[in-house]
Amino acid sequence: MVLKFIFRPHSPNFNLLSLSPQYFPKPLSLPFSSTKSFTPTTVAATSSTPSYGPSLQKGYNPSPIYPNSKPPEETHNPISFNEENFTRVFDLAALRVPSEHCFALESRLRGHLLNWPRIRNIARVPGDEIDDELRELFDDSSNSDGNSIGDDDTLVSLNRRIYGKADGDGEPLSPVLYRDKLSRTFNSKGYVKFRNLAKISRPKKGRQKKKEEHGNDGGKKSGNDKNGIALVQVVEAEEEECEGGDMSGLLGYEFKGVTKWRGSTRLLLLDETYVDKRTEDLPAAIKALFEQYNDKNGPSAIELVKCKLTLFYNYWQMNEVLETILPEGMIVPSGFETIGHIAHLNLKDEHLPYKNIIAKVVLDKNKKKVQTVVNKVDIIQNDFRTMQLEVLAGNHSLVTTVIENGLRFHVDLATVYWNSRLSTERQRLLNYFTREDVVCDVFAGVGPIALSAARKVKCVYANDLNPCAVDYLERNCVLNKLERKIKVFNMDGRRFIDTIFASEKARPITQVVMNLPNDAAEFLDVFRGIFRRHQKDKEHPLPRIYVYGFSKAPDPEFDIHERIRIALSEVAFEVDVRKVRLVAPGKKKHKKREMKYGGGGAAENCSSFLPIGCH
Ligand SMILES: C[S@@+](CC[C@H](N)C(=O)[O-])C[C@H]1O[C@@H](n2cnc3c(N)ncnc32)[C@H](O)[C@@H]1O
Repeated sequence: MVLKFIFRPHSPNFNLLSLSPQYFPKPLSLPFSSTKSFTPTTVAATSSTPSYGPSLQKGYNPSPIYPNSKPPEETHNPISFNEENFTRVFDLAALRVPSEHCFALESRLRGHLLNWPRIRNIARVPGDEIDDELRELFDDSSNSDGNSIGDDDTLVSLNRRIYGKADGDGEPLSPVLYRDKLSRTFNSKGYVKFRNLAKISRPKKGRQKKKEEHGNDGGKKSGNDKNGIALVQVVEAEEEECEGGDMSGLLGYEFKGVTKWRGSTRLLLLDETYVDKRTEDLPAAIKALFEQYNDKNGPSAIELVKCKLTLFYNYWQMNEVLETILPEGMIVPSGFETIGHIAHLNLKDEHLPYKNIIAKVVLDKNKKKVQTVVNKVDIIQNDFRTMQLEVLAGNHSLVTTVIENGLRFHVDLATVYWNSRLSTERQRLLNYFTREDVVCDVFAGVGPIALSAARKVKCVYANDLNPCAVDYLERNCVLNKLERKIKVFNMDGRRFIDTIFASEKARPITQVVMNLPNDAAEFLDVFRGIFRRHQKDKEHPLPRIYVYGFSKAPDPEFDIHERIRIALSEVAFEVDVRKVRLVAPGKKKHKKREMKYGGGGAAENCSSFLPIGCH
């Protein structure tokens, strides 16, 4: 998994949770009136408010932010976190266009459209669709304006279909024939859409109530809604009381307010700067469109409408929400490391009062891949290199599955070491191995190096002192069907090296990996004896050793070199040090490779021998 933890200070701006209520009650003077259900409140905007595009500092919040006129005292308490505070409504202008032309018109007007991230320029609103079969009923060429609901004959015909009367004689059909006829008239999808046909006679009051109940979020299921991120509502359509022209009784509550029947339509959301413009003030490209469509398809084929775009909590990205929550000037944690389903934060002290809210936002905004959010409580300081983690949000399981370089690893972060940041390094290390190699992984953990090596080399001996790590290592071997190529050991690294090199049964080791950066260099002393024995018996080549180490020294290469020299004592060797990565300021992890050494430091030995690698 990718390591990403970026801190960036956010510019001073509006702070939702720490503002006192007097920042919110001022109603926004809307360019056009809104429905009763919206009691908009302004959102404090600052000089850093982006002039274009969606922002939590723009638009207005439709509901009072603190219903009790009291901001939460403990801002870090997740209970006080109210997603509704992040709802923003934006007034916009839109073109209502025939649905069949909407894509062509979208490309034609692209530069004049809203073009906001994650919001489609083409919006759907309730009642914008018409079933083909129904279209035929209303398709009345003799109708002069082409927009009204249709003539009497059309209504009679529709009435017959609804009430099960046969066309022509008007006799009621049998229930079977009636159903059959209905299903032919409205295909299954259409029937669902027009399910309210049966409720045509329901009194208006009930409908009104239901509509109110649905309220603002009732519309979430339609409009430009994608997983509840946004909703488009046409303002005029909602507000017009349409005497006699109300289609909601006929076609369902969604159709309430559709006064003019114009067939299937879509909204093209216009650039936010066009919100107050009248048709004649719009750019020439749009005016030309009106002229073109008015000529061809009658006066109302294209219409300028006012609408509201509501962006919900789900719309905003993690950093946008956090910028709003965290105090002015505080660095916003905008990245994290993921290990399987676990998001691993590394919060600074200043974030700790907000850790639960930060974790909730991380969880909410990464629902697909993150199920648990943890924070590192302390630096790693135990022998098994396990992290002390605090679960801040989501489920409390720290057992997860990581996929790295095509291999699956089961890991329990509470008991074993895992670091996704080393995946590239592990891959690079693999390049030094050939299919003839026999690899010895002294500090194998759950096996990321051992398993990837096992796919390439002849055989791997993998060891770890931590019994839990060894348990997972064995499981991972089976999980990846590599158990035949890996032999697992659970002992101290020094003893393991001694044992494996002394073993008659073990194959001659050609590569040794020592990934315990704090101490691995000091473990090298164990090779002194091995080398002495090798002097007598030169049957097999000495292995190359790859040692990882940290260094805070001004000259890390020299520092590492010295530590190896001290550990190996009289042994001559060649070291190739290379930087792996910066671990933390002042702490570099270095890789020394191709450290060649020979007994007694004699030059001739060197020529004949056998590389032991270090890195
Ligand atoms: C930095 S981790 C590396 C694990 C693995 N190579 C990886 O890349 O994920 C070091 C591992 O060495 C193990 N370890 C620590 N001291 C040890 C010792 N004396 N002998 C053997 N293993 C040890 C720890 O349990 C830990 O799993």
